[in-house]
Amino acid sequence: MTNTVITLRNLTVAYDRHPAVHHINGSIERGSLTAIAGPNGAGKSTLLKTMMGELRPAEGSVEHTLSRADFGYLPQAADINRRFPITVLDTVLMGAWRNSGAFGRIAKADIERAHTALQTVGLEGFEKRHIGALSAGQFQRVLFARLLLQDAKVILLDEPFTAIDARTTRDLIDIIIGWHSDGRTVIAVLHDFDQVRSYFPQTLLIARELVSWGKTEEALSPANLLKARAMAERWDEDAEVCRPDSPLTRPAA
Ligand SMILES: Nc1ncnc2c1ncn2[C@@H]1O[C@H](COP(=O)(O)OP(=O)(O)OP(=O)(O)O)[C@@H](O)[C@H]1O
Repeated sequence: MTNTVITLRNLTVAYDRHPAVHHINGSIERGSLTAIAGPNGAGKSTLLKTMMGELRPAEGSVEHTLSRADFGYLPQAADINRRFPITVLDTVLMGAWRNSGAFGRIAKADIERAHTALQTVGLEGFEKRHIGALSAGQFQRVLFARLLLQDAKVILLDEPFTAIDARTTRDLIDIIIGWHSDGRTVIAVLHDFDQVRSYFPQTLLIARELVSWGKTEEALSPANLLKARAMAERWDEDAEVCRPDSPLTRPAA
């Protein structure tokens, strides 16, 4: 059995022919806990979405050893429409689609699991509340409950603690640590280097190109952080790097 869940080979991802991530090589080991770190605009979210299969490479490839159903994904809060008229319980139950199918009957066992997941994230009693009537931290707890229900083998989190208070962050970090102890693979885009150093054994430091990838202490060495900052200062947002005949990044089908 291979020990790798995601392999990036010479991966380049572009928007309108402007590459946001260039020529990344490396792999995510099964059961690892990895932070993706780097300056604003470094391509962290782009890389995560491409690992998830939401964006297609302009060049190179992303290889998965598991099926898409084994992946759970938490998008950035800003990418989620909370005006959609749905309750907390139904949002969590969306994590059970693998059991029920998109339009199938929800099993009683899944409803019980959804209640347990809500208890785990500290939201017992919020089941009937509309998601638009939650605080940012409460909503993030709901999304973690959905991931708990989904029971995915690989979990990708895009800035899970942005605009979240210290207590909620601590509770959600405990859930991430629990996933790691269960042998799941977790990859999270993070801004806070203290959190990365405290809880994430592996780090991928990116500044459009790969700066470092490995044990967190080495990946976030002062020299690597300086290099990332220097690379960020040299970015030209309008650089035309891809040839007009190169394949463009487009949403995955
Ligand atoms: N949908 C899009 N269309 C065009 N350009 C995009 C799109 N999404 C991101 N970009 C550009 O790609 C580059 C990388 O963006 P990305 O969001 O991946 O960076 P990031 O490291 O996650 O940034 P941040 O830390 O600010 O969230 C940026 O220059 C951004 O403007």
